[in-house]
Amino acid sequence: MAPPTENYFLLIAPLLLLLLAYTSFLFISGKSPSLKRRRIEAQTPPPGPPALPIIGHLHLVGKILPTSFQALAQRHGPLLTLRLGFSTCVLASDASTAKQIFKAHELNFSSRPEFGSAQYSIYRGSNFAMAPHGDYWRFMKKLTVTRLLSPARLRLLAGVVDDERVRLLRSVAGSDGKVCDLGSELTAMTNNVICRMAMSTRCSGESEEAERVRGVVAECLDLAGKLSCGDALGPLFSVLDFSGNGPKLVRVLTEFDGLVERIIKEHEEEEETERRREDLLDILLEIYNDPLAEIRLSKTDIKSFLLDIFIAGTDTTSTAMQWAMAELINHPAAFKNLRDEINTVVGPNQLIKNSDVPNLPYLRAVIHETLRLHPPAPLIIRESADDCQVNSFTIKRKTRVLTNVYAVMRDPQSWKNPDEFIPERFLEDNSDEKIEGGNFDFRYLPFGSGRRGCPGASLAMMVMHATVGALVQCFDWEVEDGEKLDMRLGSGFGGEMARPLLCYPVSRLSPHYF
Ligand code: HEM
Repeated sequence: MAPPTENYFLLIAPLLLLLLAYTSFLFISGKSPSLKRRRIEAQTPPPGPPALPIIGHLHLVGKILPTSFQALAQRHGPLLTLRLGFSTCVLASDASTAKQIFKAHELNFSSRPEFGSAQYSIYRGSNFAMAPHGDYWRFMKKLTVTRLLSPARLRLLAGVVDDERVRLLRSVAGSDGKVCDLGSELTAMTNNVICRMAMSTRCSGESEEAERVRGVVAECLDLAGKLSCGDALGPLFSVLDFSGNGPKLVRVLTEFDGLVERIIKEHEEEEETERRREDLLDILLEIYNDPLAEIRLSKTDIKSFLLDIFIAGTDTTSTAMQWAMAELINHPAAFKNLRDEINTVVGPNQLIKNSDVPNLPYLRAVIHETLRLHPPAPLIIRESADDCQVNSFTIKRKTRVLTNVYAVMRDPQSWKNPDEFIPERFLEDNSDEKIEGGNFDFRYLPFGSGRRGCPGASLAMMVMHATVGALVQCFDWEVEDGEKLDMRLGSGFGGEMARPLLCYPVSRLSPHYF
């Protein structure tokens, strides 16, 4: 793997002087993290590469975190301690270590840590996806799995997915023979699916309010990411926050709060007139009004939950579909196999439906293989509740543990030709059952695992199968000058493509079919 050309060391160089002064102060006042650690640690923590004073391992970390962490693991082992400035984490990078974290010590690793951005969150304490393991998280998870995203609700939502998919196909058909920003089209679609399912409003087209919800959520994500990177620079950096991102985040969250507050009010007024829509907000309001509910939800809890769903559900699903289409366009033989399968099973003159998916093994294999190579959430973050032994090393309580599922799912010990796009590998040995039954013994983890695993996986699969299948069925795809699409991974924590997915659709099915 090539060494990172641009790395965090360069990005933070101007701040090192300040950090030096801060560390000197800690040292003089006897609070040096390394001295303190030496005093309290009798057992051996996971090893790490040689570290520099103050910055620790920051100089070893490139801008693209999953590949950079993968390269470190290849050199130094599957369980590593990394010190990134003032923040320490343990990095797990193979299936057997992941199994220890997600299975053997599952309960111990069932919390997530708080990040630097949390102090600016107006929903602090109401957050679900990043909540510590406890009564509130347990209640919200049960509610999500048994009602909000239950199989019965997904069946009701299938109509919304179909409707938004048809809008997407019509919009793409509008670019027939011209360049199409397929990535933006897919993100608009997933936003609309989540917006309609959550509060019966669309994010593009008719409603300006909903369009703003979409913009605000994107800004929140961006600012929270920047603030959390600031974690590495220590508590002094958080207090000073030179970038002003903290107050910006408060402003954006307050705007989201106002928008959703108005949508809640509309729902409550319609509730009085008994015009029920039965979206997620209706269910949440029903629990809010239930005096016998196990936990009394506040309106802040409801707004925070909706924000979580937007953040966790939109870009992830869109990113996965972008990678799937890019792989298929770059692999004409796989594209043809999929087109032939759809033509045989569905027929040439009707649009693929969700009910066709059980009869389309190659389509399911394409989606599985895409998620293996390009997990939209490549770094899963947990926190230890107590000291525990993993691979004979001690992970202390309250340690942040990152499982690099990108590395796990490209590990040559676990996968043959791990960097190749080979959907056929998921046609062998009842792959679907193996995935459902135990994540291929922790070699396959795109949705995480255990009690903290993704509750939106079935919804995401439903959207991805129906949409990728239809895009292959309805269009041929060309790329500028017959080139291959650029498959580089973008920078940061996420799993997005580095470049926008621009390609040329050529309609082969009359829009009359959709
Ligand atoms: C391809 C699409 C998606 C991928 C790859 C994905 C992946 C993940 C991963 C890796 C986690 C962390 C799991 C762990 O810690 O073990 C997660 C958590 C979560 N996801 Fe997804 N996700 C996707 C779509 C969705 C959708 C559509 C929704 C909801 C509409 C959703 C809602 C959530 C929530 C609420 C959590 C936090 C669960 C908890 O902490 O208990 N995700 N997702």
